[in-house]
Amino acid sequence: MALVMAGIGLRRLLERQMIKRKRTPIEYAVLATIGCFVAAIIKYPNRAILTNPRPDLKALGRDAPGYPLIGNLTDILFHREDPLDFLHKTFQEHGDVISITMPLLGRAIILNRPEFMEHIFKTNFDNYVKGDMFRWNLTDIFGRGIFVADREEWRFHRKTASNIFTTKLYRSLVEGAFKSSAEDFSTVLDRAIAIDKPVDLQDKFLKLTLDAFGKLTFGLEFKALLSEDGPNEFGDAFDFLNSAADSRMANPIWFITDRIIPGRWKKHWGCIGILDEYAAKAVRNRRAETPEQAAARTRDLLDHFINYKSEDGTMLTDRELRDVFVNFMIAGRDTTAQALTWQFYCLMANPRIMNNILHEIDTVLEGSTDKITYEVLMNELPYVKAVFHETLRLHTPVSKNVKQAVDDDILPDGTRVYKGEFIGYSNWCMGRNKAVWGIDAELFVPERWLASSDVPPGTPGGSGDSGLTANPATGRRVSPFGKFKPESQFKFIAFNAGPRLCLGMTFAQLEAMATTCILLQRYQFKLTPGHPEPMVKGSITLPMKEALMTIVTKRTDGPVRASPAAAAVGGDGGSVHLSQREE
Ligand code: HEM
Repeated sequence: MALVMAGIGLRRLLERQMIKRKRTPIEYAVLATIGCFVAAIIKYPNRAILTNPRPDLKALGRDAPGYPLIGNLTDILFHREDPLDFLHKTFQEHGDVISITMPLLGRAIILNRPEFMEHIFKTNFDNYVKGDMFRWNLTDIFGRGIFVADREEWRFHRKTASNIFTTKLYRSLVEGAFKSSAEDFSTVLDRAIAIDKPVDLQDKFLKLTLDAFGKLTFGLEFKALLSEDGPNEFGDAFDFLNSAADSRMANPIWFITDRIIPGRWKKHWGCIGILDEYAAKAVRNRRAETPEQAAARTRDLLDHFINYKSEDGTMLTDRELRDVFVNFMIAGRDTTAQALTWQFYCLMANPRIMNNILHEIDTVLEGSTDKITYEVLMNELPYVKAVFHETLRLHTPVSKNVKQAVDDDILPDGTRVYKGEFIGYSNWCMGRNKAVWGIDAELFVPERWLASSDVPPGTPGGSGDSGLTANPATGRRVSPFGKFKPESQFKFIAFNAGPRLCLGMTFAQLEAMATTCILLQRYQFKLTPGHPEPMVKGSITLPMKEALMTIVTKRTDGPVRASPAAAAVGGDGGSVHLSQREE
């Protein structure tokens, strides 16, 4: 209708003009272009070009749903420095289902409630895929690896990789690799203490997980941690590509802008070249191994993929192995390092919680690293586990995500989704949603992850006591903090949920908890005076924008500290908002 009216108007205008004089072809072309433009504005008055009207959906951020032809492009560009805060405020203002339109990308419906997550992650899992747009944005970095794969391709990656994540592996990781990387970390901290120098914990945790993950899964010795401030070309290339991947999601013409910005395209491909080289090295080393060398070490992720044979006997090519390498390095390195970084920040900013975690570690482990085993980490340190989960609730390393609808669908609240539309969600925003987590959703309260203690308060080992009771089954001292209380996957989506639940969830938890226990047994951590509240840097994961500068000293108070601070189980107990931390 709009097009017809604009056409009639344009024709009348041209007829009137033609009476005066004859127009040149260029003038006709200009007039036709203006006409089409006006018609398009009339047709798409408040949404991106080529999107369908959806009066049933709430708009993003203001009363008008968007601008003509560009929809919400300006909202996204304007908030590219603080997209998570912006989205969080928008949800608070407009409810838990909002919608945006973007030119060339189309419409995204962004959801913020567990029942929606259950629907897209499980109930109608097959209808929500990564999709072609996601792959088009990320294929030069991720190749055809698990993160961009759908359907059969995804099933293959998932099945092959699942084989390595066994309890046997976890036991050996805790006893060996995780403890030995914490020893390297201690060496670095001792050096800093000796010269009285603050440490950037973010940088060190990234190096720790790079070393551990590179060695454990691909047999690569990065030695990034011990080389201290030396060049870290792999880490730098990774960081650059993570940011590039993130900015593409909000920039529908990245393939033009990336080529125009001086030096960017070259740097992009230079970084991809570095990743390719490391992957090739890992594969080359492995192919050159003798059977005796192979037998002398534990089977790792690369072994599973390199030895894989399809039914017709085909094996993976070097290019396919490269994609496995890149996808798993991104999954395993940055996420756990960032979880540890945010966790140490939260502990340093909340002395009451720091005191409680030290109390539990000292009580259960009695100052010994030998007592850190798979079983103890999984079952006997509920407060350490609660601190890790609470960190992920508020500072989830995978903070936002998108899926595409294969077919029309109806969400649990009756909202319609049409084929090709995108579904967005933010783990970061849902972790702060008061309707989901209660009025203290924005506070750091590990106690929300604890069930009441079995031990009545006041008895030895109960909360409020120094915890000297032994568990009759194990002979070990019990934590005074009761039991860890897990949440539903669809409420706590830091690790995704349903069939695509993070494969490294237990791996990450054990690595983070073992590292935390060993470091807190030995050192005291304090933010440097006047340290600002950390900001988030744009990336597909959640790095801090600036370094986490920390003063580290050796612990002098020894194991088994004073009683836990008030409200060990349940309640706020004096937790501070992250922006009002105790100095
Ligand atoms: C705190 C640390 C971690 C967090 C918060 C985390 C979170 C996530 C999330 C949200 C996803 C879904 C991503 C998507 O579909 O786009 C995911 C997938 C995945 N993660 Fe993790 N992850 C962590 C650590 C790890 C580690 C250490 C490994 C490997 C050892 C790992 C391996 C994977 C893999 C292979 C997938 C793809 C699963 C699939 O698509 O079937 N993750 N992770």
